[in-house]
Amino acid sequence: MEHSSSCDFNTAGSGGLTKRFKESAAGLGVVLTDEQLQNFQRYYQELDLWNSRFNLVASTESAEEVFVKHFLDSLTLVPFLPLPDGRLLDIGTGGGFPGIPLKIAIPGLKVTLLEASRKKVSFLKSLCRILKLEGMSILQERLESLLKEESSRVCFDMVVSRAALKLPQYLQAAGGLVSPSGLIFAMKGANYRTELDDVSDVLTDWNLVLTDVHTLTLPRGGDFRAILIFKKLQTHLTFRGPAATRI
Ligand SMILES: C[S@@+](CC[C@H](N)C(=O)[O-])C[C@H]1O[C@@H](n2cnc3c(N)ncnc32)[C@H](O)[C@@H]1O
Repeated sequence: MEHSSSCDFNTAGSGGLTKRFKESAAGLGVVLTDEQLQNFQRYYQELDLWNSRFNLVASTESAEEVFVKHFLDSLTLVPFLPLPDGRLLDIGTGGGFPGIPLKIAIPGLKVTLLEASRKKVSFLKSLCRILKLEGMSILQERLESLLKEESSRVCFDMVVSRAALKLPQYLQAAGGLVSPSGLIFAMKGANYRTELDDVSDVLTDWNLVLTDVHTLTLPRGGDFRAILIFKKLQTHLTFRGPAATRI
């Protein structure tokens, strides 16, 4: 991670990183207030401070790259989240992506961050205290053990994850954690069609359907992004004739 010397956060002129970030977010349909922008600046400063020890983002990334590849990329989900006060789970959040930018942008979300690494969880807890983010739950746990807990079953309205699991494994896990009618978001790159080839069994197992694919290119020469949205269908009780059959 390149350090803050290249990061002119407070520059009011057209070159200011904050201004460019605000404009790029608005281009995605995400309008950020000054307070939210300050939270992103503070988030960057904390990443910069902790990164050398905890490996939260690539050490070669400039401030601009962190704002585009991590903050903006996370915000690409905002227009598609249906419930501003819903329960959202981020699996394998690492340095908080995409869960923390989503929480900053939509403060009413009830966000659960799942992360196996104790070091990364201590960063996340410190960050949430500093940013005064409320309604956060940070679990230092492996996904495999969360899946064994009855209380975590079907209790999230939205499940998100970036760069933590392959698509079939992600859907297998998220299918058991998302509520009926809930949504699962996968953030994928240019090879998303190939990854979709391997998911038909898991879609059937969990009653999931792929409802939307949104593609975009991140600003300033950023990466291609495909946002895949899966919906868990409601299971209905169907009664057929006098000898009622439950399906
Ligand atoms: C490549 S990083 C991605 C982090 C973040 N989502 C991002 O996009 O920058 C993957 C993260 O998932 C975590 N992880 C991997 N497998 C996991 C599991 N089974 N349960 C919980 N966390 C896991 C790792 O500790 C790591 O922090």
